[in-house]
Amino acid sequence: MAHSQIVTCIDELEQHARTHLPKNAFDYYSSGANDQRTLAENRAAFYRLRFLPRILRDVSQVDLGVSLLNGTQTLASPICIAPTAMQRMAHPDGEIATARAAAASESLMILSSWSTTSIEDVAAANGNAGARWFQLYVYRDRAVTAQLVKRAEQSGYTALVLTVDTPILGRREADIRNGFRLPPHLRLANFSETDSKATGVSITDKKDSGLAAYVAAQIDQTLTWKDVKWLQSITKLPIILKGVLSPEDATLAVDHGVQGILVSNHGARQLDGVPATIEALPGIVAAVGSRCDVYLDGGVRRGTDVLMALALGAKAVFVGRPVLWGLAYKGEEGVQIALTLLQQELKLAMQLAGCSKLADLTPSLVVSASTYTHAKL
Ligand SMILES: Cc1cc2nc3c(=O)[nH]c(=O)nc-3n(C[C@H](O)[C@H](O)[C@H](O)COP(=O)(O)O)c2cc1C
Ligand SMILES: CCCCC(=O)C(=O)O
Repeated sequence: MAHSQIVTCIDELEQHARTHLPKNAFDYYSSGANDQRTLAENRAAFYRLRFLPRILRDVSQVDLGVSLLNGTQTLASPICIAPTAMQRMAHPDGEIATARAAAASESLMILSSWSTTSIEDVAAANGNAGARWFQLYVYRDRAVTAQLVKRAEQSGYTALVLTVDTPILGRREADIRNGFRLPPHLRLANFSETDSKATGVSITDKKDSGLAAYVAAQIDQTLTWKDVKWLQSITKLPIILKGVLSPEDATLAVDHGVQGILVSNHGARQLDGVPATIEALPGIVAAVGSRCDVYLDGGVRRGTDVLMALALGAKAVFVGRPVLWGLAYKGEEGVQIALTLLQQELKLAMQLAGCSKLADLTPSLVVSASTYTHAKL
């Protein structure tokens, strides 16, 4: 795809990234775990659903506006940016470009703990108009963890997204083959050299996958529900648990007073064989009811995917790789292209489905394809 050409869908951005990014980076961004069964399922499960559109409803005006976390976070659209590590491998501007594009698109950005730009610099790029949450990995060293929380609070991040599906890194075989490590000109910008070397393993060390070794050394595998309480004791920010797939855990999350649940399988990069997130969503929505927000990420590549997730009860959806592909295409402008494409596709899908606002979306808009395959004619 030439730079002057019009980008018509997210998959085109991915194709561009595949042919333009260094293999080490593209493989890291695109991979799932093991046989990548869940990676395929995250897309395939959307394909197994069908819309039952309603007709003869006035769809001349469409409002994509949404408010999250009990009305404390209002957004122009429910399409938001999932945290992805090390964005400067995709474009020299990395997280700065993402933060600017998010603000320009009135979207919400979650910044990864593992950004290649600091918490403070991303906040400055996102600006007063921007909406930003901070994704937290809990380090064995709780002083390091508490410091991240404090810096996020001081820099105007309005929620903490605690990732709970990564006590250890999933098995990503391309990274093992490539001996993946962060290119030497980049660093995990939120940590000092001393922090990241504290246990003798750095992400740039020459191991099979530098990343897996670093996670094993640094991330706290003892994490339990009591640590959610610990986090609540050191911050007043709302907490969203990211990586929930079981309805039982969703209930526990609500019982522990979290304000949001992000139904996620980490872009199929952790435990291979877990369900697609769109399959896991209804059970979690049923367990949680209106007691806290439920969001979804994983395999969202089309406005129609967004519409399905919202109809099945997600308040907002997050995209990971589409933002990386946008970055790789044209930095800030590329991320805006990705977000705008999804927003326009969502608006169009809503009009064609007979919906003019998000409150019109109900589960009756979506049915399983098997309803038709097995129908007695
Ligand atoms: C390259 C890459 C890096 C990621 N880094 C993080 C991270 O640092 N923290 C985190 O909580 N999730 C991380 N994730 C998971 C995403 O937040 C999100 O769950 C996932 O990408 C959504 O699926 P999608 O890429 O199909 O949209 C990462 C995902 C990818 C692809
Ligand atoms: C602790 C893992 C950080 C990066 C990440 O989440 C991923 O590569 O999926």
